[in-house]
Order: sequence, then C-alpha cells, then structure tokens
Amino acid sequence: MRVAVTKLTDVKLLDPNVQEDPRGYFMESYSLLTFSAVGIKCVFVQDNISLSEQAGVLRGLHYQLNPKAQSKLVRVTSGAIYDVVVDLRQGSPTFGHWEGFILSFSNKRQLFVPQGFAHGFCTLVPQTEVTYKVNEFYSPENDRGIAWNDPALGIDWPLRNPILSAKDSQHPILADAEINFKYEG
Ligand SMILES: Cc1cn([C@H]2C[C@H](O)[C@@H](COP(=O)(O)OP(=O)(O)O[C@H]3O[C@H](C)C(=O)[C@H](O)[C@H]3O)O2)c(=O)[nH]c1=O
Repeated sequence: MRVAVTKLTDVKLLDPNVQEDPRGYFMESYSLLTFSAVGIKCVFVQDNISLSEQAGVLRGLHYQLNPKAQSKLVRVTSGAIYDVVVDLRQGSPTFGHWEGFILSFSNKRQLFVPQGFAHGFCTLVPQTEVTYKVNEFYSPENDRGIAWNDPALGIDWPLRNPILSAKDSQHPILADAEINFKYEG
C-alpha cells in the first residue's frame, strides 16, 4: 500500500495494492496489520455507508466533539467524490487549513481523516456510494458541523449550488463553531 504525503499532518491518502487477474481484481480494503504499518493504529468500531442519488450532493462539514471524536477511513464503492478535510486542532500550524482529494470507485483511493478534523464531500457523479469506518460510535449529542462555504476557509468546491440537507445548510462558520481539539505535535 502506498501512502501519499498531504499538506495536513496526520491526514493520509492511501493507494491499496490491487491484485488484478483475468477475472478482475482483489484487494484488501482494510487490514489492521498493513494499516498499522503506515501509522493507522486506531481500532474501528463502526462501518457507515451513504448513497447519494445525484451528482452535486454535498454532505458536511461534520465532526464529533471530544470525548466522542472520530477518526475515519473513507472510500468510494460506487461513483466519485471530492473529499475535503479541515484542520480544527487548536495550536496546529495548519489550523483552519483545508485539503481536497478525488476518491472514486475507479481510483480505489482511501482517505484517513484523524479526529480533530471536519470532513465533508460532494458527489461528482450520480449513484455515488461512500463507505467509511469510524473508531468511535455515532454520538448525536456531540455531532457538530461547520459551513461548507465559510469564506474564511475558502474551500474550492467543484460546484456552486450543492444539494444540501437542512442540517448542512445551517452550520456556523468556523469562527463561531464549538470545537475542543488540541494539536499534539
Ligand atoms: C453519521 C450517522 C448518522 N446516522 C443517522 C442520522 C440521520 O438520521 C441519518 C443521516 O445522518 P446525516 O445527515 O448526519 O448523514 P451525512 O450527512 O451523510 O453525514 C455523514 O457524512 C459526513 C461526510 C461525515 O463525515 C459524517 O461521518 C456523517 O455526519 O443517519 C446514524 O444513524 N449513524 C451515524 O453514524
């Protein structure tokens, strides 16, 4: 498995080994052994799947507060997304910085989003299914979000008028958001 360097420390973009043969392909989408070897040592406790029927759906930017903060391992099992993370760790040299990645069924790339980051994506094609592992259970009382279009973040989404849930159209900007993550260097 190859790990691409990202601009945000601890965020990892992964290219798993794909074993192709005349029948098609096989790949280990997750293994504690190979993922620990690249520094992803958390134990995942829940798998999530979302399907977005249309292109232009934007889900995010979400995070859970401590003590229920989540690390996420994200991959696309149908279609394609522009996947975005934002550093929310107070004291981080990249606090408030964002980075975007194209994850797709065809490129088989995965993104590791550590706790302390907001996460969101927009779909690039219809019928896009996103599958992701989390290392902490869903906690509605700790579920928070920041505005996808916060001018201070300046995220360069590949769309202008996304399809949003009511919740995602009402998140505060980062400056007004409740966060409790500390950068540990
Ligand atoms: C996250 C979650 C949600 N739900 C329920 C709550 C709602 O009744 C329904 C849809 O939830 P929500 O609108 O928050 O789903 P998304 O907009 O896809 O949010 C997710 O997508 C962004 C990109 C993320 O990174 C988060 O992990 C997650 O918040 O599923 C559950 O039952 N369990 C869960 O773990």
